[in-house]
Amino acid sequence: MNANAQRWRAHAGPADPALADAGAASARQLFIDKEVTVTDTPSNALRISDVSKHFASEQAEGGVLQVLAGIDLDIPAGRFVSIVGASGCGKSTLLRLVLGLDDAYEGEIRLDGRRLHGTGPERGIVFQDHRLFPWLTVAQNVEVGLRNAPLTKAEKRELVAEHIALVGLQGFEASYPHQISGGMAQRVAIARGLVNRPRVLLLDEPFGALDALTRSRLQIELQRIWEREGITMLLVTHDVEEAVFLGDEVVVMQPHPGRIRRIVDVDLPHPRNRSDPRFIALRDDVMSDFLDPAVAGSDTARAPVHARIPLGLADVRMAW
Ligand SMILES: Nc1ncnc2c1ncn2[C@@H]1O[C@H](COP(=O)(O)OP(=O)(O)OP(=O)(O)O)[C@@H](O)[C@H]1O
Repeated sequence: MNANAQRWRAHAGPADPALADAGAASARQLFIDKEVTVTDTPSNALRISDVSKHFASEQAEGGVLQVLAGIDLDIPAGRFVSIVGASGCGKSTLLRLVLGLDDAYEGEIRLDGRRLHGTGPERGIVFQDHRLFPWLTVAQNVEVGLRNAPLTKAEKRELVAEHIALVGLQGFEASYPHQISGGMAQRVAIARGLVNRPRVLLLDEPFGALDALTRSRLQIELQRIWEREGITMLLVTHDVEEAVFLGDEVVVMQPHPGRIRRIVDVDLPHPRNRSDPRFIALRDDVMSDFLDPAVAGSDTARAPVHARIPLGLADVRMAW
């Protein structure tokens, strides 16, 4: 990899800390989002402090709907954090705030000590629907993630090829989205989210639209990528088993307004064995929260999400 591409990697948070040191000064100068201000010493963490969010809403009392209340999360670099909670408890809203799509909130969000405003290349996103451009090939869709990167065409090609390999899609570079499966399209979306080498990858129900087998394969793939790349990951999911399979910790939210009920540490080595009694116990522990109406919520417009309920009702499927 040439010097410019190395510097780009260094900017965004390289797997190799030596690259970060080598490129840090120029990276800050070149790539730090102009809207990001350094007001703190770097802490190598995503820090969400006392974040609350309100929306104007005609349906809400007083015309204002509080969606998030006092969210505090301190996420060390390289950690995998899963967020679960009933539909409507504000999970996607929280991700949007971290991504910088919406700056109208109370509290603050910092990354490596820098207060975040607006979007920036140090944060990548993968949505439930892959959002690929149908008129672009797999390689071109991944390259979209580098659209603002000050790299040459050849450097971009190099990074794109590297990330297509990372998600196991060599040979499909020239395919169009309609020529690949849903699981492959989601791999492309992951490659696009990672191609900038972000410090944090935000994942909003990334496997929610996939069949169970593909979903389980991609969970294993994502875990492998996370271990290899060492990127902080913040995953929103309705699937408690997925949350426990991937997360170092599982944040359980409850609605009205959305807040953190508790954080469960998943102190099991990766890759996790879903039939390990300790895994099952943790999964069931998190699931048991959803038997509490305060967590399950009463949103009538709920998405049809499912989970297995423990307490002798194994495999009973409940929508919340
Ligand atoms: N732009 C908006 N204006 C008004 N209300 C909004 C807006 N965006 C979201 N909301 C409301 O905020 C609440 C939280 O929505 P959000 O999508 O963050 O929940 P969620 O936990 O991600 O739900 P799901 O699991 O179904 O995706 C919902 O009641 C939603 O209707």
